[in-house]
Amino acid sequence: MPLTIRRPRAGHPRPFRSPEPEGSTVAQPLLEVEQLQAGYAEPVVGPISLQVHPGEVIGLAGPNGSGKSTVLSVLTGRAQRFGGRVHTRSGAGIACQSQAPYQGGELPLRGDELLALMGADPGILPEPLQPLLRRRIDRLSGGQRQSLLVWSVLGHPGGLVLLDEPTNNLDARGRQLLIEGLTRLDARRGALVISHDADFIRQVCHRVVTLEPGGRLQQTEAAA
Ligand SMILES: Nc1ncnc2c1ncn2[C@@H]1O[C@H](COP(=O)(O)OP(=O)(O)OP(=O)(O)O)[C@@H](O)[C@H]1O
Repeated sequence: MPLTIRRPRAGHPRPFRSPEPEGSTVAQPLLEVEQLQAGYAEPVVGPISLQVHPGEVIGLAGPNGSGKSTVLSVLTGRAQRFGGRVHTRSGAGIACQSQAPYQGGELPLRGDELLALMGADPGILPEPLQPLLRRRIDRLSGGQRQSLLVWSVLGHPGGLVLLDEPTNNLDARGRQLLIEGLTRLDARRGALVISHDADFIRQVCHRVVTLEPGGRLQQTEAAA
């Protein structure tokens, strides 16, 4: 089946912020996925192609089971690449939030300890969430834990940010804080964001890549 790739529409509400100084060549992508086929014992997604440049937030949408998390899992080594090519910019570093969040484990950390382990500045956490820094992760509510984990990933120094359903369990305030955080993402960084929340995708993303059932790329378009 042919793939339809549409150019972004004009007038998108999220202006692209180029991190490159004037006169420089076009920025190398932080992530380049070309005709990727990926899965576990056998392929479950692809072939799909997408790019994330510095200054861009790219959405990855599609129905349950279409292979969105599998695309991210190739980058973290939890899924296999059966074909195509995945290239991350040398030295960029990857900050990844998976869909199954860290619950606290055997030796539960406090919020500030988690951020320290992630190399994240605690100041990244918006003021209303600062009290979470002094709380044990295993004693947080689902939404509080999700907020802390997502913000620890935003505070991680990696240039490529991968977020899998970051708004899960978040209330309206937590969701809005995250929208603001992603909108302010450092222009040298880029993000690939999986979400079923179409309004969130529309607000934070420059483009959205939509997988169809069965995992083929359906379309790439501006997120407005
Ligand atoms: N560890 C695994 N081993 C084998 N198959 C898997 C594994 N993880 C996922 N799958 C299968 O791969 C397919 C794609 O799953 P994936 O989690 O990537 O979809 P998704 O689009 O992220 O779905 P959702 O929206 O429900 O999170 C599904 O058929 C799923 O059953």
